[in-house]
Amino acid sequence: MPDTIPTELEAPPYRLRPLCAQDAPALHHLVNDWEVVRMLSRLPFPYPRELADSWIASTQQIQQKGEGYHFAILDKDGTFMGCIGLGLQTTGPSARIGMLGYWIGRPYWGKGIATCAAARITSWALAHLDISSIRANVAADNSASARVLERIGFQKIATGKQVFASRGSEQPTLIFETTRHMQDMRHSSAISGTFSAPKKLVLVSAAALIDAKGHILLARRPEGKSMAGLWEFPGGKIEAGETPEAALVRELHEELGLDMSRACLAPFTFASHSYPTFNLLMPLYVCRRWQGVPTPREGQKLAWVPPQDLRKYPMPEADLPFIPLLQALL
Ligand SMILES: Nc1nc2c([nH]c(=O)n2[C@H]2C[C@H](O)[C@@H](COP(=O)(O)OP(=O)(O)OP(=O)(O)O)O2)c(=O)[nH]1
Ligand SMILES: [Mg+2]
Repeated sequence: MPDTIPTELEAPPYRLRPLCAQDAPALHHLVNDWEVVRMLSRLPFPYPRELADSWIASTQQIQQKGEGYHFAILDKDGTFMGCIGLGLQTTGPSARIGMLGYWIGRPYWGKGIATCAAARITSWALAHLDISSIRANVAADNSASARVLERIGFQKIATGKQVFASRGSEQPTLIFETTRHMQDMRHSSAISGTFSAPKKLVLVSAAALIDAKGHILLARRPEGKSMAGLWEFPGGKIEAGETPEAALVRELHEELGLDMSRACLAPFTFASHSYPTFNLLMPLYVCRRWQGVPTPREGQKLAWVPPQDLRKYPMPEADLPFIPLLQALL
């Protein structure tokens, strides 16, 4: 579930807001157009007016259940221009992916509206929903839509086939995907500037675990996470209502199977760092007493590192100021 159900997402110069019953006439007017409907797999043509009402009502139920989020795409004066939605699909015991779909009314084509809205939903969904990848199926002859996805960092991963209700036949499709990692990479590169959203503050609690030899435990971030492959101080994001100490006790248990008391965490320093897509505020605690043997529970690699060797391990940028401070401590 997201932190909060969005009431509205800014996608300057446009706005995205959950569909409401009042959108039905404008939605029907724009979608009941062969050039629009023929690219959408589930919609019939002609598109009956009542279907607009029942579709909008169903999106509200889907959103309440946390199974998907559907938005009207509005101009700055509130004009309805199209729809965009993200459905959540379960792919494994605890794995879910987002399925992205959108359409723009014909009078509004060629203005980059779909690109803008799809970029906004993608960044919102990866930041707020419990998913690490988003897919989109596109009719093979929908080159405009394929270009939208490529522009915002999706890659074609497969071809498929799907029945298109509008065309009354099975059509070849292209399957596109993006992951949090691909979006991280894209946002870190210079070309990302055009779609940058306001940065959010991410609170993370981390620990320098120090053993009897004065070595420090580093963990290598596993594939699939942002900054995969970099060596970090174990820890993680502080959840709503948690203290930094409670978050760290929880994270060290979840990630390493360790048990410790909050009293064993000594505040040491903090990192305040602006990443391309978020601002990080991260207290670092020093800890010398715990129960258990650190065991990687999330596929991460572990290393006990003598302080003088810390620079040999590539770390997230935010951590670099910790190195001289830890070397001075030890
Ligand atoms: N734990 C940790 N995170 C760091 C360090 N340096 C640094 O920039 N970060 C960033 C990486 C991430 O953007 C964020 C922490 O995220 P995380 O992936 O550890 O969060 P988490 O354990 O809660 O994992 P998840 O549930 O979000 O997958 O802080 C560090 O030394 N330790
Ligand atoms: Mg973590």
